[in-house]
Order: sequence, then structure tokens, then C-alpha cells
Amino acid sequence: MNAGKKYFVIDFDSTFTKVEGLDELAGVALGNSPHREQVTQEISNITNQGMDGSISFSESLEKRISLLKAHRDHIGELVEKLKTKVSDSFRRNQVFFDEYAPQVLVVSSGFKEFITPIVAEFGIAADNVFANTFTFDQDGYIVGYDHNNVLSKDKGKVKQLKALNLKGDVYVIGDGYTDYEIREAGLANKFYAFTENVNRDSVLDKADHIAPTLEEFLYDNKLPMSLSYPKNRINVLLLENIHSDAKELFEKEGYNVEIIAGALDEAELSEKIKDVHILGIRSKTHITRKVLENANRLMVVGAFCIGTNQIDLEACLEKGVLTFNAPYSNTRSVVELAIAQMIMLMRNIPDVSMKMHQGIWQKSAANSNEIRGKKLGIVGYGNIGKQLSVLGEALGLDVYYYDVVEKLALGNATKCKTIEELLSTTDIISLHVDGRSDNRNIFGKEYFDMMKDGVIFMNLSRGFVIDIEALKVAVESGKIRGASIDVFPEEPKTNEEPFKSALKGLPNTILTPHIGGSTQEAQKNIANYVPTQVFNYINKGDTFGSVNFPNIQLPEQRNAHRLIHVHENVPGILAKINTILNRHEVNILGQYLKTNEKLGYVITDVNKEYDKELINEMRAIPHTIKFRPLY
Ligand SMILES: NC(=O)C1=CN([C@@H]2O[C@H](COP(=O)(O)OP(=O)(O)OC[C@H]3O[C@@H](n4cnc5c(N)ncnc54)[C@H](O)[C@@H]3O)[C@@H](O)[C@H]2O)C=CC1
Ligand SMILES: O=C(O)CCC(=O)C(=O)O
Repeated sequence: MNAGKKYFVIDFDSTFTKVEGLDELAGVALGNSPHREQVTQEISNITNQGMDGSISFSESLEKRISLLKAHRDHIGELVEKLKTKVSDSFRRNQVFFDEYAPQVLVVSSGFKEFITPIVAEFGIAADNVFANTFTFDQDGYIVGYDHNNVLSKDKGKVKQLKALNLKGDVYVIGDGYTDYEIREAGLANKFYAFTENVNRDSVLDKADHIAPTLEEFLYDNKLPMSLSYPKNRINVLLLENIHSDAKELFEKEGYNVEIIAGALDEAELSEKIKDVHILGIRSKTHITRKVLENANRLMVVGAFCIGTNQIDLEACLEKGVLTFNAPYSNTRSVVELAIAQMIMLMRNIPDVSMKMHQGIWQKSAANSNEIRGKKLGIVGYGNIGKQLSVLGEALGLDVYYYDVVEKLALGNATKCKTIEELLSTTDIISLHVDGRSDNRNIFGKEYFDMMKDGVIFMNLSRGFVIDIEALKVAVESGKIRGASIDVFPEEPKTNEEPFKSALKGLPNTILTPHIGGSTQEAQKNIANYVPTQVFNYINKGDTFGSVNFPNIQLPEQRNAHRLIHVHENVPGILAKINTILNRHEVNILGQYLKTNEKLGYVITDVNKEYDKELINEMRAIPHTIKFRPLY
């Protein structure tokens, strides 16, 4: 064999396939036997003892064969079963085997009878399979194995590699101690512990490199692979107590996930963001231009909430960082809290309850009213405002609304032409405007003065919308007879920080710690919604639902490569992309361009493997913000 050549020594059981062949054979052979579970468990335990080095390999093989009551006829069934259990990342990377199968050596302590037909599907010749062989009795039952085969002996893989005397670079990929032994014996350049199916601490400790999937190995060695980047290298940082479903989903996708319970300030986040590809936040983490300066790997910000005012969307755009939010997942929760609060305030419950805690019994109907028939004024008739309108009407409220844009009235709601009209007409006023910067301090003395005396006032939108001092004065004077405030201009970053506000101690005032959307239902919905959006973008280039990128929704292309180009919205970029593709004789199967004011987003599906030069040229197109080959 040639010097300078590369050889890829790959283990079979629990590496090439997700399972151990002998364990599976036991299952097939034992069929419906009442001892099936007990015997397969016993075999599996012995397999593990052999793999982690706690008993010798020959002892493990001997013991397992004696427990197996398998017949030659069972092997066909086993092979069919194993075909469905090839490791996912091996299945994904046929492109590697297409080019390198002659240099792949499957070296296994398993058995050729079931290994050869499985690896043949990947183009690996029988001559490249080094494994044991069974011996059968005259009735076709497996009674043992060929004791002359080096792979049936202790340090069998080492002996096999010595016998092969490979001249070139040797890379070993496997999950077991016996795979590491090849490297220990100096017969391989590197040992990659493969952990897609099993993790063995004794093996991980010894590895030169841990490969959670085959892509990690291929990427590390610059070999052909089906994805442009191994998923296990994608780092996700989730802040602010995001529901655990999100962590699970990201981990299931193969990403690395780090969780931090609270928010981070600018300095902390600027440091932390350096290695992060996907950042999940809620309302308290501010993604500023300064933070983004350090975010050189960042691809996506997922706002696990509705509001995105805490994110500098323009700076994200300039950096090619896509942002998603969860526009509907907590809507209902906010509306339910608003309804509960308006009833509580109409009945003076905050004061009454406080007195009860102090031992004061004050049964009275003074200043206590039903909400039925009262005029509810909704400022901001968006998703929350409209849902509140519907539920409010169902409770007998007479609904009025005001929005800065034209909104269709739901049910019998009355549209107010001006904010003044709404403020001077209604008995209960609830704010549901979005967090645009123009809304800062819009509710101050002037607006409070316009309200009816003894109005109920509620804010579950954004804290900076209100001038807090002016609100305090309005409550103290009795102009506002009850207030509920869920959002504040300054909110603690974590539950450990104290809450400071001029509103503390005001009469008939409910203060809640920004929990309008904090229900199990809403948080679970959000935690499932945002990762799905992220996966659609990372895996398909789909930007549907993004709050800053042009929205494109595309089907996944089979048998094609997808290239993603993000650029400043200047004329002529598409032509430049196509000139490069043309020069490289790459045929375009489909192309989609969408722009917004600032940014152009092009997805191109091509029919040919692209080379590094094409990638470099795409990246070098003037005004390019990001280019990434997807698959
Ligand atoms: N307290 C909490 O835990 C939660 C608070 N929110 C906040 O609630 C607010 C509303 O959410 P959605 O209804 O989902 O948003 P949305 O975007 O569907 O609706 C906002 C509406 O407000 C209107 N608007 C903006 N400025 C206005 C103004 N000055 N006067 C009148 N109308 C104005 C917009 O035209 C839009 O129709 C957002 O600020 C969001 O961040 C959302 C969820 C949970
Ligand atoms: O639950 C949160 O952290 C934020 C809720 C909120 O304000 C939003 O969804 O806009």
C-alpha cells in the first residue's frame, strides 16, 4: 500500500451501526423465548465489559457465543435488521464513501457474515472487512468461531493492523477500548472516539478527538461530507430560564447547549457570545451593536417571546444575523392576566387582601364594581389587543380600541379615531402597544389628565411606554383608582436582584414581575416554536417568520446543493453570483431572491459539487454579508 495514502479504520458494532451485532443476533435467535430478555441482557453486559476493557476480549467472545443459540438461517434476518440500524451520520455521508471506500477498512471483532453485506451498500469491498467468522455444527447452529483469526484474540485489532502493515496515515474511528489500542500501539496517527451511539468514559479519556458524529471526523480531516458544518460544533446559549423543551430540541438536533438562568449585561454577553452560533433570549437581554461586534459566529438570535425591542435588529441585519421571535405563543396568557387584573382592581382586591394579611377585616361594597357593562379601552389592537377584545366582550365589556394603523374591529368593538377619544371615553384602559422606540413615555401627565376620574389603568406591554412618576401622581391623586403594571422601565436581570420602583406601596396597585407571558403553556409553546424556526433556517435556509430578514419559505432539495448568500441590498449582486456559477460550470436548479430595505437574500440550488474556490469567490463579492453552503 502507498506511502502518504490515508486509511480509515472503522469499527462496526456501535459505530458503523447503532447496535452490537451479536446482541441483535441473540434477539433474533431467541425470538419469543421466555428467556429472551434475560439472555440478551446477559450478552449485552458481557459485550460492554469487553468494550470498556474490564474483561479480556477473548473471554467476552467465548461467553457470548456460548449464550447464543443462533442458526445460520438467523443471519439473513439479522442483516435486514442491521440495515435499518446503520448510524445516522454514516447514512448521511455516502459522499465520503463514494470517494474513499477503497481506503476504508472495517476492522471489527464482530463477524464477517453480517458485516460484509451491510458495508457493501456503502461501496466497501469484502476484502476491506477484517472480522471474525462463525463456525457451525452440521445442523447449521453457530457453535463457535475461527480461533485462528487474530481478531478473536486479545489485542486482536492491534495484531490485525500489524499484519496489514499500512504505509500511510491511519485514522481509527470507534467506540471501544480495542479501537484505542491500535493508536496506543503506535499503529495509527489519531484515534477518534465515536459517541453517536454510546459513550464510554474509559475510551473518551484516551481519545485524540471526540467525534459525536461522522461529520466531526470528516470536518476535522477536510474530507467530503453532506453538511457544510458538523452540528456538534454549533453552540447554543439559552438565557433567562427558557423552558427545558428548547434545550432538549437543540440537543436532539446534535447541537451543544449551554443554559444560563438569568439575563447577561452588555459586558458579560460581549464576552460570552464569542463562540455562540445560536442565542436564545427573552425580554431582558439586550443585544446591542457592541455585543454584536464580538459575535463573529452568531447566525441566529431566537427571541423566546414576542417583543424584539431589546434587540438591535438593524445591527443584526448588518451582521447577517437572523432574528426570530414567537409572535403568538404567549398571547393568550397575557390576555388572561389582563382580565384577571381588571376584575381584581374593580373590586379593590390588592388593598383588601393586604389588609387581611394584616389581620384587618373590612367587608364593604364601597367602590367595588362588576366589569360587566363597563367601557374597556384597548390601546394597540394587535394580537394581544384583539384577543382581549374578544374575551372582554364575552365578559360583557363594551370594547373600544385605538391603534396607530387601520385595524378591523372584531365583534362589536368600537374603533376610536384618536387616542384622546379612547382616553376620555373608557373606564378601564389597557396598553398593548409594541416596543418601538417612538412609544417611549407616551403615557405621561397629559394622557392621564385626559382620562375619566377613577379609571382603571393597566400596562402589560413595555415598561418604557409610561412615565412612572406621572403614573404615581395619578394613582395617589385618585385620578386612577386602580393600576396593574407588569412591565417596568428598569427590570432586575435575575430573580436574585432586588426590584426597585416608585410604584411600590401605591394603593390598589398590582405589581407583577413581567409575568404576562409566564405560564407553563406559553413557555412550552415558545420553547417548541423557536427551535423549529431555527432548524428551518439552518437546515433549509428558510427565513419564514424572521423579524429582520426577507421571508422565504422553501422545500428541502434532494440531490442538489444549496447555497445561501446574504448581501447589502445594492443592484447587480444576483448577476455576480450567477457569473461565478457560470464560470465554474455549475448548473442552477432553482434560485430565489428576496430583498428588504437593507438586505438581499438569495438561495441557489445547484446540481454540482462546488469547490473551495467557488466558495471563496462568492464570499469575495462586494457587499456580501454572509455566504454559506448549506448542503
Ligand atoms: N407582559 C408580558 O409578559 C408580555 C408583553 N408583551 C408585549 O405586548 C405588546 C403587544 O404584543 P402583540 O399584541 O403581540 O403585538 P402586536 O405587534 O401584534 O400589536 C401591537 C399593536 O400596537 C400598535 N401600536 C404600536 N404603537 C402604538 C401606539 N403608540 N398607539 C396605538 N397603537 C400602537 C401596533 O400598530 C400593533 O397593532 C408588545 O409590546 C409585547 O412585547 C407580549 C407578551 C408578553
Ligand atoms: O416572558 C418573557 O420573558 C417576555 C414576555 C414579553 O414581554 C414578550 O413576549 O414580549
